[in-house]
Amino acid sequence: MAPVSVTKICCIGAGYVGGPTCAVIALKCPHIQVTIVDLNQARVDAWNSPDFKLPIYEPGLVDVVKQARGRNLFFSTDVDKGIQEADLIFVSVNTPTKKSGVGAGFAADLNYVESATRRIAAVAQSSKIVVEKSTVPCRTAESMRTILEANSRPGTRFDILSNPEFLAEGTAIEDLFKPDRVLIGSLQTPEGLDACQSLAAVYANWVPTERILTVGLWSSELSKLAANAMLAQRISSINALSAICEATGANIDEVAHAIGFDSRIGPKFLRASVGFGGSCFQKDILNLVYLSESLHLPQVAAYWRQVVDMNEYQKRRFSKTVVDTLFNTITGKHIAVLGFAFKADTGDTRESPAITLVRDFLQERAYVTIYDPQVDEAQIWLDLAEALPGVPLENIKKQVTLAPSALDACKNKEAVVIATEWKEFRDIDWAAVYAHMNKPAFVFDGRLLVDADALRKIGFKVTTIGRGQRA
Ligand SMILES: NC(=O)c1ccc[n+]([C@@H]2O[C@H](COP(=O)([O-])OP(=O)(O)OC[C@H]3O[C@@H](n4cnc5c(N)ncnc54)[C@H](O)[C@@H]3O)[C@@H](O)[C@H]2O)c1
Ligand SMILES: O=c1ccn([C@@H]2O[C@H](COP(=O)(O)OP(=O)(O)O[C@H]3O[C@H](CO)[C@@H](O)[C@H](O)[C@H]3O)[C@@H](O)[C@H]2O)c(=O)[nH]1
Repeated sequence: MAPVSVTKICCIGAGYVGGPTCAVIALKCPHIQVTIVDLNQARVDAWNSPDFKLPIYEPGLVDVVKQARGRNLFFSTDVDKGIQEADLIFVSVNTPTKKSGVGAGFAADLNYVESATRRIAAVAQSSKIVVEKSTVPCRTAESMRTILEANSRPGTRFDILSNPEFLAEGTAIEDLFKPDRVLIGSLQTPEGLDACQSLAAVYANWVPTERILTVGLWSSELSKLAANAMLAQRISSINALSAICEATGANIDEVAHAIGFDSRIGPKFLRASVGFGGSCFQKDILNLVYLSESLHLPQVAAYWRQVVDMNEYQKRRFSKTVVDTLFNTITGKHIAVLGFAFKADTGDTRESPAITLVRDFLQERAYVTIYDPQVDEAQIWLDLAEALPGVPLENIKKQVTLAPSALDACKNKEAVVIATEWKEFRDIDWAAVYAHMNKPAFVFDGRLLVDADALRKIGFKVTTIGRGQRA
């Protein structure tokens, strides 16, 4: 068999990865028909909405969808038809951390991957290249292959590839247009290598060939977990140093700048923060921890686990700083929380540190007002209800209000906590905010966002992560 020329792609899963990734493939490859399918009717309807009110917010995404939708990009709930028509199928479904059973709290829940694979096996009538796009534990492709091969019809075959996605939310379109690398893992058999070439040819429509890396299946799967673990480790390292800065009077910005000048370290991903969030880092490290333990490598497991432990410590440390600074009690006090998304330029709140902070403030019986420019109100209530199990939502709503703007959120409050690095928070009229706040007015910058000296000149008492009082 020679590499097939791919003409029809189906993507199972119209989420943060499947949607943008396959929309960009459709844009860059007008000769390929791309159909993104999902079981979630509301999500598919939003992707198809006439006014382009897409289910996810991502800068540049609407433009991509506007150009390709209806031309060679389609969204549908007809999963079976999508599978049957395609010669290449991306499996881009969610792989959350297991909540119960063996490996609960650590292992990836592969139920969605398995269901999608079983559906392909049940309905495919011709040969398919099946591409693992979801982030999965090492050797998941083997399970997929076993399921597919056990169900293949005479004359049809399934080739499995691993093609993990490295886009970051908020810059997804930029990342997809100019990826650092595209990684494709395959079996090193003639058929596996042919399938690999078929997928590489799709990306070669816009990605320079030297950036398309081809490796073995298991290396590809592990590289995805490894990349996220190393990135998260950098943040936990800088956050650990931020605690030392606060205690000594060193300044974490200056430290990051100084160490980032070493070309072996580099300047990126060294921004101290209230802690990393997002759907991937914690989940993927815990997955690596679970894998290490399963392989009887307890020291390796403990090493990676510490990255997550440090992140939890950083969030707790920040909440405690707020309480300590507000004269050791926030009971009955009014706090504005600016930002609820896990990072700027996304409406995604999965594992957002803001959720932990608000939960901590509510448990201290403070009143909290939240403003975020992109997060849906319904999502905020869902997240808070989940963070405070057993507390009825109507009780949460007695302590929490949602504001239509940053200035509104800050009015008549004792403190402002910056939880997400939205640019608009840097640019708000801080003098106007000060005029409307109760005095003394406190600002807690969990994202190294605002000019602390300028705010102090206005009259604020400012606490910044990673800066001691003597900095
Ligand atoms: N979010 C990111 O930035 C990012 C980046 C790289 C990799 N990843 C990985 O990509 C995968 C997907 O993540 P996501 O953020 O897009 O998740 P998501 O929850 O946004 O989307 C997954 C979608 O799959 C659908 N789905 C689940 N099972 C299905 C089935 N059997 N048939 C049809 N549709 C089904 C769900 O309804 C959902 O809409 C995960 O493994 C994640 O770790 C995510
Ligand atoms: O210097 C930094 C950089 C990031 N963060 C925080 O780290 C989290 C994750 O940020 P980022 O990595 O930019 O966003 P994600 O969308 O989670 O992307 C990560 O996770 C994806 C899912 O696996 C991968 O594809 C990406 O390559 C990887 O960067 C966010 O809370 C950020 O605020 C910091 O605190 N300091």
